[in-house]
Amino acid sequence: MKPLLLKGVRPYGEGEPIDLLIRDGVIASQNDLAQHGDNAEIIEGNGAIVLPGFVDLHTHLREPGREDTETIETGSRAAALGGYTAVFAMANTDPVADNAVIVEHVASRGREVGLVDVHPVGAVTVGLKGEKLAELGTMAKSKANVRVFSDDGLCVHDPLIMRRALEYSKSLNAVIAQHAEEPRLTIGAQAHEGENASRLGLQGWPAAAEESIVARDCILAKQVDARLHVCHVSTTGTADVLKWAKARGTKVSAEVTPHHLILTDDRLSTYDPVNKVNPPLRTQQDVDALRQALADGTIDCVATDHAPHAIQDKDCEWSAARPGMLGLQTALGIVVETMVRTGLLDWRGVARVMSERPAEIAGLTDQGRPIEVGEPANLVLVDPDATWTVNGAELASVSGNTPFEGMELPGAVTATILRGRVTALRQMIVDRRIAE
Ligand SMILES: NC(=O)N[C@@H](CC(=O)O)C(=O)O
Ligand SMILES: [Zn+2]
Ligand SMILES: [Zn+2]
Repeated sequence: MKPLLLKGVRPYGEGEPIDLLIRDGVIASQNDLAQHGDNAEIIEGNGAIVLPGFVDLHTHLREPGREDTETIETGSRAAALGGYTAVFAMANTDPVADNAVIVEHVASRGREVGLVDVHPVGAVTVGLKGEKLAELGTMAKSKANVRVFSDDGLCVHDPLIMRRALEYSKSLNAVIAQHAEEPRLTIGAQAHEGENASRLGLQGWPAAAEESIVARDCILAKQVDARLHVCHVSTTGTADVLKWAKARGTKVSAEVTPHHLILTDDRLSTYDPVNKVNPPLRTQQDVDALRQALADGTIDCVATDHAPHAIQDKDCEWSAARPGMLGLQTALGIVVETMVRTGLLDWRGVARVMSERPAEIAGLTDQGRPIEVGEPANLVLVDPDATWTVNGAELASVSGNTPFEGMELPGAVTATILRGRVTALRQMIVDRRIAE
């Protein structure tokens, strides 16, 4: 592979533009730059910001089972275009990723596509049924090397099963990622329990259904001294519980989705199911609290919860529609809009919440690394001044269910680099099979 020269780029958006040489998949020294800079392939940075490649702890790739809505290949393309160099593929596929065969298949298909590191998440319970623990150890020891387990889509609601899962995960040096939703409190739920749901006649999904599970799980995790990760935090109260749990030394981490950082249940008045998601869009007060919690570290990171759905599962009446929305290609724009433009995060902060913390939480040693000589070249180039308009039909996903249709977003990914190889360049996918 030819060396790659990033000309005129600004690590973390700081200081004057510099030239960065990448050789053999790692960031090379000034010496190497002098020696090999001349025969390198060049990307003109024009002052672009360079950050560690983004890591998404929460992606639904839908393969196996629903390849009509997304595949490992199309999801990988969306990820590369969104600036991601690693994604965690949730286990709620069909069949469920609750055994070594499935997780190894997902990992190997991800490697074959080669556009982003695809790490399978293993299910916590057999068939996501919440009754019997899946073989966490076998998945951990498999070639897929699973270190994140989740029944996402469903909550591990039985406290005894949750406690056992936490105990096992501790011995495997893994983390349990919980979809916090007390099922008894959300039977038939369609929207955030509040004024809008009442007015529109939609069954409510109370904040307490999330907060009570997060509180319970934090207490369990503390008791067994295991690591808990809270998926898609959506309420002010959850942020309060996390603050309390962290203060007493609980090994808990948490993520927030881009959509919960910007959208509210005011969107529901159109009855357009593109806005239906689990947990539901909440209030402006929650949005503000989530932004603050992300800025101050109470919430560790941003995760997309990229959830592609078929037209027939979205273009239907509200109650019949499936919850979930696309996220991989719009995440950066939403983070820039809600966190950078508001002054809540600088670019170092963006690197922290979109790359460094998620890599640490999942135990990845080759992602979310500092931009320094000798480090693996998993990088993203961002043009902070560019804007673009979201068009669902143009996104790389098979599905087009984006709630950001027609929105102008700030900040564009100009290049994504995985171990020194360009995977996306100015909105174009760079396919390894063509590039090499
Ligand atoms: N977020 C969603 O609304 N849907 C997700 C499941 C989940 O993340 O809970 C899906 O798989 O479609
Ligand atoms: Zn979920
Ligand atoms: Zn999810």
